[in-house]
Amino acid sequence: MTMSSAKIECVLRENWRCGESPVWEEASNSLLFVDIPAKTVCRWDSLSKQVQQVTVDAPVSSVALRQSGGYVATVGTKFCALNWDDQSAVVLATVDKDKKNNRFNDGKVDPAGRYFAGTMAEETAPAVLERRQGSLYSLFPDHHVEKYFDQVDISNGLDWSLDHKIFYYIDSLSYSVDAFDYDLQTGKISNRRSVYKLEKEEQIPDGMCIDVEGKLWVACYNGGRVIRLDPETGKRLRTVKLPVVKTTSCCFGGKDYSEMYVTSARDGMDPEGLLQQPEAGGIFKITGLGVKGIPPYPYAG
Ligand SMILES: O=C(O)[C@H](O)[C@@H](O)[C@H](O)[C@H](O)CO
Ligand SMILES: [Zn+2]
Repeated sequence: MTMSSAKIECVLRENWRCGESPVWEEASNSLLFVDIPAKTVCRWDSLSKQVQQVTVDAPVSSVALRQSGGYVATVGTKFCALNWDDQSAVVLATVDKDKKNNRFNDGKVDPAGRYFAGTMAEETAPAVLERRQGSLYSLFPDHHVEKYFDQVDISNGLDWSLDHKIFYYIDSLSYSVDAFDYDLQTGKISNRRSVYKLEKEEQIPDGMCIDVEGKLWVACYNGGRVIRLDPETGKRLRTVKLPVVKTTSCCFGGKDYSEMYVTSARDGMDPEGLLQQPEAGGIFKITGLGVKGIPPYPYAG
């Protein structure tokens, strides 16, 4: 079998501090993403190449589409509704009220419209933080929150299998991609197991997305790559290297979801690293992968 050759292009070089949570919005031909420490949600129009930004009052770690219009985002320890036109964020629910040093990290909406997101202790440096302070939650369409488990180090990438029967999840400092049985009706998860253990040079697993063949793409923080995994065999199928080491997350987008977008970070890099990697913190587009992705699910509440 021959692998199609991928082409990588830095489409946005505004050098975000920690780009994360890329989401394709088909209706506007745009890529949404966040810059966590800058407290900004960004929307890059792929046709005009213009970026719009909304700044919120706390670190914003993920953004998602909302069925009724606008967006939802995880801001600090709050699930918020984001109105792009008047730049307002309305709190829908708050978590971890007893953990003042916590914030949300990665989040994504499930196929039934629930917004899943996990928390972590705030870092003093990348991957340096008080351990086991995080939990995984979801915000249901009626705005109630369910908690799945605690003891999480860095709650990160998540997605669902194409048949909606498996939930894939990454706690970064476990260096593992895990799977749970998923009950789409109730939103319950069970039977946690590991489907892939990262190799040393792959570094820290961060954001993740699924493709139309049911294979997982994981961005490797400090690894400068995205890897494609077969969750059924536990084998890595492909490695695509990027010109920056702090690759944070990935999603499919563009025409028919045939392009992959990868976010990256510059926070935590020393001056020498920044000189060697001028595109650190940029947004990358990968074409020619030969496999497509699926549209993001919108929050149903
Ligand atoms: O974007 C995230 O998921 C975290 O908020 C980041 O800080 C890094 O990815 C983390 O440091 C890697 O372990
Ligand atoms: Zn992440």
